[in-house]
Amino acid sequence: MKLDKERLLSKELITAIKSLAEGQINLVVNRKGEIVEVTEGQLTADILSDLRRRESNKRLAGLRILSFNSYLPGIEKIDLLLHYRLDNLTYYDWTADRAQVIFPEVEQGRIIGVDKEKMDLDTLLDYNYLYQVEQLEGQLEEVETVVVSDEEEKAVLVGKNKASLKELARLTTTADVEVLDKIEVRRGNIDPGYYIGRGKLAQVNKTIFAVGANVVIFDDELTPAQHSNLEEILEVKVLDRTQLILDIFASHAHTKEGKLQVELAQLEYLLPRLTGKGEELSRLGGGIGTRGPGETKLEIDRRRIRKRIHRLKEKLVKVRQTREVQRQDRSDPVISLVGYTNAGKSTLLNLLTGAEVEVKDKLFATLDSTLRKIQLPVGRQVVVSDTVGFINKLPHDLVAAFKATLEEIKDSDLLIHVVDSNHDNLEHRMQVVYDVLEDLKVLDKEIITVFNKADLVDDNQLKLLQQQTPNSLAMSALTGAGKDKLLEKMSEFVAHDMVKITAVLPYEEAQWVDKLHQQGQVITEEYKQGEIEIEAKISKKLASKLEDYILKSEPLF
Ligand SMILES: Nc1nc2c(ncn2[C@@H]2O[C@H](COP(=O)(O)OP(=O)(O)OP(=O)(O)O)[C@@H](O)[C@H]2O)c(=O)[nH]1
Ligand SMILES: [Mg+2]
Repeated sequence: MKLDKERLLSKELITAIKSLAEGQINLVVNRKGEIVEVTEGQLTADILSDLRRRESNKRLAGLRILSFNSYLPGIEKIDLLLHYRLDNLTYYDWTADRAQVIFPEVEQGRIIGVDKEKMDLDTLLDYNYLYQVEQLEGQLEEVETVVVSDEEEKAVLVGKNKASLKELARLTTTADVEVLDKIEVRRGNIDPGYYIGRGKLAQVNKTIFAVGANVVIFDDELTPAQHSNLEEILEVKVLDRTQLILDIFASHAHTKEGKLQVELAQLEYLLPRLTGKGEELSRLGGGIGTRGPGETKLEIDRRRIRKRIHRLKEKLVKVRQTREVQRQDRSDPVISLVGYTNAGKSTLLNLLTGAEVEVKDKLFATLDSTLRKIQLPVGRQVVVSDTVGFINKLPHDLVAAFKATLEEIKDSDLLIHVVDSNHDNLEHRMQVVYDVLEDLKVLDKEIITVFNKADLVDDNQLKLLQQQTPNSLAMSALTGAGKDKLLEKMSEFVAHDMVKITAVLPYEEAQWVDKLHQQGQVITEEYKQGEIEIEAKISKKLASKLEDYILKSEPLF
């Protein structure tokens, strides 16, 4: 007998078995629905011993077991399934006509256990198990990016610059790792193989031991060689700033796109660090705690990573295409909030739009860009976009991976640069933002600079800042002070391409009235016989679509 290839079981088979067999009977079925093995009595692993299975552990075996029984046993046969990567194991209780189907449970590229499902006869007969297999095999292909570490991580930080080291400490706590000590390395005898000098290295080693740290985090990107040299000598997990940032991104990414982007960046970072080395690098890939392409990466060969990178890129291209379509639909001007992480961009977005974007006194609270529409006082609808914050030494791979998200900035008509004016290092931070904007080739765009957190800074200093920066203002996104000033500036900007029109629309064209309300500001609206006379402030673009009905048009500014 043969089964339909996507079905677990058929009525005919049940009838046949019931008429033939007396005790328990077990069948092995392949993906074509062919019965390739039959045994009687207790189900044991022997049933599979003569059969050829697929070898790859990225696939399931291509075989499943159907066990006809007079009772549903507990799942003591789990091992069988795990060990042989069976597609599934179906127990069919022929006295009660019910079944229990056991599937492998896959997470991050590995079979981690089993899923049991009870089914009545109808469900069972209808069940498309090939679909299930496809899903599971897809998950098996995923590269493992999770390291389950029960250990609490405690770090010693090593860096060459005090301010940057302080920031590294914030990044570290953001990643839920405790900072036990910081070591500042002054310029001196630096051994290129170790990022720092040999003498300093001995000190780092002592400190790790003295404070009981299990991680050392370096404030710059380490070369693969430095990484493995340092691990060899220090004998604890060695991470660098890039990995730390990638790690934080990994735990903060919520949308599908964000996750894809971070995984891509992590793998791109990992790949060159796997070259020609064996077990020595075992700790290298590990991020903090539960994230980061993992410690078990010994199992991950480079080919798989490459394949995965390829897949991720393909998926991102698709996401991008969708974005592109959405973008083309947009007729409203786009205003992007940019700035250093923690400057208050999300707080400002919330203030402007009444949105509820997560605001946290943590670095990189926002990763996924959020778009919100608001109506400016001048009567023009605009889209405001909140984006990922920038940081000093933003990893290159990350910028590359986040291109699609950052594309939003490229597409903007206006940028609002949010600055934390309460920060000692604000000039440097502003420069970092300019550098990233330059990288993205958007520095020629119109920028309004918002000196935020004005509630924390004294007025004279704010005045000074504003004098130094053209097109700037001071405000507090938290208290709302200065909001009107900002709205006015934004209005001024969008008003440049607006006109005041008087139009007469026939009733058949009444749908324009709504549009004018939505996308502009209607000043007067009069319904006459057969037509509507409207006076409104709208964009030139919208005006050009209404051309036929416009009586009068004059620029706003
Ligand atoms: N005192 C004061 N605090 C503010 C102001 N604006 C934002 N904050 C605080 O600054 C912290 C960071 O704010 P967010 O809005 O999350 O900053 P962000 O720029 O979106 O940060 P990322 O998403 O991490 O890049 C939060 O604790 C806010 O409450 C302000 O005007 N005054
Ligand atoms: Mg934010």
